Amino acid sequence: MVVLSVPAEVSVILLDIEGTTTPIAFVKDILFPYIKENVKEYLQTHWEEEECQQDVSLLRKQAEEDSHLVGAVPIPAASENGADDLQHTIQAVVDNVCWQMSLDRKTTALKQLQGHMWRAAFAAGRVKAEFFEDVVPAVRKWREAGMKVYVYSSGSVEAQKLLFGYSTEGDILELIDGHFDTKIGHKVESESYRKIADSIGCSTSNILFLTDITPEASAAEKADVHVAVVIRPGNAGLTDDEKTYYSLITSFSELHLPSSC
Ligand SMILES: CSCCC(=O)C(=O)COP(=O)(O)O
Ligand SMILES: [Mg+2]
Repeated sequence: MVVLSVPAEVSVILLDIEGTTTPIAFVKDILFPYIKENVKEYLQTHWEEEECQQDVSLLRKQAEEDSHLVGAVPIPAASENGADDLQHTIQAVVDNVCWQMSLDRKTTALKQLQGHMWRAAFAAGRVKAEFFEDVVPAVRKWREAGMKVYVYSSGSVEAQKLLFGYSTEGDILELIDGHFDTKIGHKVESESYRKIADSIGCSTSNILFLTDITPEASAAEKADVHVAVVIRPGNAGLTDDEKTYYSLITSFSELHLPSSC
């Protein structure tokens, strides 16, 4: 078995979700279709609620920022001109969400709405999160060895907690010391990793970040974070240069902690 030694200064393991702890297929074939199939009904049912209105405001603000992009879908300001006007606004939100999802955009606005929509599906047992089989045993082992384990995903913190709270392995939320999403910054920006280290109360060099996406690994590395790129079934391929440059693992069991034999 391939073994990757974790540097002695590492005391925090920071995990990406999609393509790292969890198959991309679970996100693309189960979570995302749920949004596309239910977004219109969700908006119609929850429109008057404050949380839904906040989600729509954030999406509208994002739509204004995106107005220069080809294919961008504007969301008109809600007026009080009756039911037809409301249906028109809801349809614009639906179209905007579908447009963003067609590009797999990771905007905070989209991710916030998705997290709120998945809540009902997870709580009702209609969806259970999937983790690669090596993930939970490895995380338990790291924690027994004194490591802290955090998650950093483009999925909202609320969505992350749903995944770990309602999984095929049961409620494993207690295995995670804390969660970060794009509210701290985007995953391809080095500053995000500095802010995460500040928030945890450690140095960036105390963190090992595991991700499937090389631009994320590169941003983390520029902030002095240790990185390993995770190869999983269904992930995008790496170039030969990337394969040579990055430390690669195909299972969390390949990580060897300094104290473990
Ligand atoms: C955390 S929940 C769903 C996954 C998701 O929406 C997503 O964008 C995953 O992004 P990641 O940063 O974990 O690759
Ligand atoms: Mg990922």
